[in-house]
Amino acid sequence: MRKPIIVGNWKMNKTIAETKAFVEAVDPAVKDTADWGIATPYLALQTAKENAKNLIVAAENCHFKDSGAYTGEVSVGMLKEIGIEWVILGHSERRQYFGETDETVNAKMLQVLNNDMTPIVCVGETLEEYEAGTTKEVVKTQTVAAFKDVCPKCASRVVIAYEPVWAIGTGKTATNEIAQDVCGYIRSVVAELYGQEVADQVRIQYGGSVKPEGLKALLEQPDIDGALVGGASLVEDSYKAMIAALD
Ligand SMILES: O=C[C@H](O)COP(=O)(O)O
Repeated sequence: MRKPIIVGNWKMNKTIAETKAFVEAVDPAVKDTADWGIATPYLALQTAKENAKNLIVAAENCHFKDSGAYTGEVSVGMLKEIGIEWVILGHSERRQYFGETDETVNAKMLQVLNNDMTPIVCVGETLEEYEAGTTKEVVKTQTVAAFKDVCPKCASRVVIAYEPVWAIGTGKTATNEIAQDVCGYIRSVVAELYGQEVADQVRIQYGGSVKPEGLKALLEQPDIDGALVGGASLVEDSYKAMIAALD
């Protein structure tokens, strides 16, 4: 039985003070119905971590090297120093605006896993790819590339987030049937790589305009184990409504 995992991806939102207020308001409401988390900008991570007793606190990115001349980057060692154990990797916004590639996502996967941290690795097709009917081809290529050289033991603790790019921040949600179809396919890709036992342990999230009212039905899909939530995770009442939805 896979425990659901719902993580709010805050993207470039909230100051340190806003983060503290959010965690103080939401953390006490967290229930054991799922693993609940937030991914915050780097600056707010320490504050979030210090104030969260129940929420997972994740970074939104990291670098794949231990240290060095990489201006503007943050290493996993720096994240671990403040107690961060989770990192989102390969979000479509990083791929689209910051030159993230399947190769750098894979290098970051290896770096995160080798440092006993847990990646939430994002895959998903663009609108053009969706309309061209190449969704499964795209997510397979991204998934296979992300898991290159990842050992089976490490693979089983990876969280995969399927986020169709056309559904992110657009209000257009993939239907539960589409989301299930693609998440089931991603699980079959993991099974091809590592066997069914590992595939059955990997948790797969859906992301893209998820709202509290749709969360329960989404999680009833057999291969959807959680959600990566943008906009709806930023407002305290909306985050609490997601928690209440799974009560
Ligand atoms: O990582 C989260 C996603 O990009 C979804 O964002 P959204 O819920 O605002 O569509």
